Amino acid sequence: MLREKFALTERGAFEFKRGAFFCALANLVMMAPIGVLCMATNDYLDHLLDPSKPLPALGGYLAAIVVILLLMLLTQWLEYHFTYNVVYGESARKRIELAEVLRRLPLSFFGRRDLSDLTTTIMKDCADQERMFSHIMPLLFGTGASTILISIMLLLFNWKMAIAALWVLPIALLIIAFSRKSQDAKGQFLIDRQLDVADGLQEYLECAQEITAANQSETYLEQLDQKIDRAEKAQIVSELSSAVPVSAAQAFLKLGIASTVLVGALLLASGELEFMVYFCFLLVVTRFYDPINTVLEVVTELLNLKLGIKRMHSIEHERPQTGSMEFEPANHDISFDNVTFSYEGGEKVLSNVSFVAKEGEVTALVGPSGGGKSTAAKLAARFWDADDGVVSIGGVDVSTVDPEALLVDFAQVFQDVVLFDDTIMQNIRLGRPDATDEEVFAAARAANCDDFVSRMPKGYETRIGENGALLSGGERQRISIARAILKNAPIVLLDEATASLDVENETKVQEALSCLLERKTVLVIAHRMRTVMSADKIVVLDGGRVAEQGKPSELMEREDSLFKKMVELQSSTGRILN
Ligand SMILES: Nc1ncnc2c1ncn2[C@@H]1O[C@H](COP(=O)(O)OP(=O)(O)OP(=O)(O)O)[C@@H](O)[C@H]1O
Repeated sequence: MLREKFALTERGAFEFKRGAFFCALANLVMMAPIGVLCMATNDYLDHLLDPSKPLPALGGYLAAIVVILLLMLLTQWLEYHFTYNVVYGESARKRIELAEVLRRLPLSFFGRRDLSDLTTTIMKDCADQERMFSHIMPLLFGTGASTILISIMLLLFNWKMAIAALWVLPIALLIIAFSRKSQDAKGQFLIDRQLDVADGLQEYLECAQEITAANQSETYLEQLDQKIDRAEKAQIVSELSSAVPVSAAQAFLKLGIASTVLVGALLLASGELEFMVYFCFLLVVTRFYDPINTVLEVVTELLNLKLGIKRMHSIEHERPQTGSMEFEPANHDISFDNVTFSYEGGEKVLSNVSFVAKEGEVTALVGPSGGGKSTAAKLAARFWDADDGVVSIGGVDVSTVDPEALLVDFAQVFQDVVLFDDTIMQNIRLGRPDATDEEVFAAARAANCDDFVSRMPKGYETRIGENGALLSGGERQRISIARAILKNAPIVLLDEATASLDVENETKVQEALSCLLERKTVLVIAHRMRTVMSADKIVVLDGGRVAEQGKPSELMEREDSLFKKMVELQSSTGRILN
């Protein structure tokens, strides 16, 4: 329960309980000197009032004080160790746990949540949670437990004086409880404004070139300034909304000392209370409120933690894409059977799409922009699950297969090439991490990477910057093709694979691709009809429906063929070059 409520890892929850226990113990031991002091004073007063009574033995009290001091040191050390030292590491564990969850989520989730929001949860919320559970939560729980115990002891000792000291507690807690709703709302508002700033900054950094080229830097920075101002104001409002009730509650607690003094004096005057009991209560109230005051000071952070935990839960409670790790299809025919799909409950992007892409053949998906070609290719690799109908490979419904097991059989070259800020060698090797250097070189040669790599200062060991920023579009695409060649998977998805290449390079890469594609199931998405004329099968997707399918020659023979119209249109606009 604790684990779920505070989004802790299993180990984090265990260590937190241990930390809270030692914190309560340390608080209780802190009260022990007051007990010894009361007893010593009582014995001395007895001796002063009645000299016939013996002077109390100093040694015994000194020994008790020494033992208590040692106990205090020990419990303080244990509290420190089991909270500050041990709980650290929770953020690392939590980040790994969240990353594991993210790994299993469908891509639709990443479409819904923006990147800064996820980064903030994984970096900031996890760090805040760790800090709270190392510094504050054990203190809070420990103080709660020790306060309850001490309150019970006080009530048993003298209930009237106990009530005089304790009545302020529930009222202080009520003040905080009543202000919670408003604090929650202000805290959420602050987080939203901070996310706006993070989003704006990220967008500016990512699009700096485009913004400068459009001469929009000043306008953009002004907007960013406004976002920062709004976040600052939200911060002030949020802090005020928590500082006011916290200060009121703390001030209220001070009344407890006054009421103890007053009620004690009245009871003393009426002879209902012994002086020593009064004296002990006065000593207790000087210490009793200190931990509670400390807890009140950190109550705002507690509310922020609640918001952070809510965001972690929103990731953890997402439904992961699961499936069997065993994927042994009879062959690698990709079959779409009446598949209907929409992104996040939006409009239908694919409606009753049926076609088969056979193993050993090249199947080209063509059609007007927005027709659903990329979506269909991504459904085959289970980037998303179909709303209706079945996508299967070799007779196995892909929605029953674990995405990672499924993707072992896929090599992809998409329009948006993703490269890492690493060497060319490592970027290619991503296709098959256990490939030898020789295999990487061979794949690079086949994808026609050799010429540009040889011009690089460190050849294959050259780092290529974030997402290959130091390379041209064509070079980046060739690296991605080399990666696919190296992977040598039975199914190949090509989405405008040669779009960024000039004619000379395109011809060379087409040659490389043709050896990659031999005997594979190939699904090609292309806008340029020239690149798909040699395909075995054409599937024309228009408005999310299969408008027609067949061999290119068959479709070219039909009078009303959309494919034929597209070919003719591109010929007349000169886009078909040969
Ligand atoms: N991640 C997404 N979230 C929501 N809608 C999307 C997403 N990706 C694509 N779409 C929408 O789905 C429809 C089909 O897009 P898709 O990219 O599959 O078409 P396409 O035929 O490949 O287009 P193009 O030829 O222009 O690349 C479009 O209307 C597009 O706006």
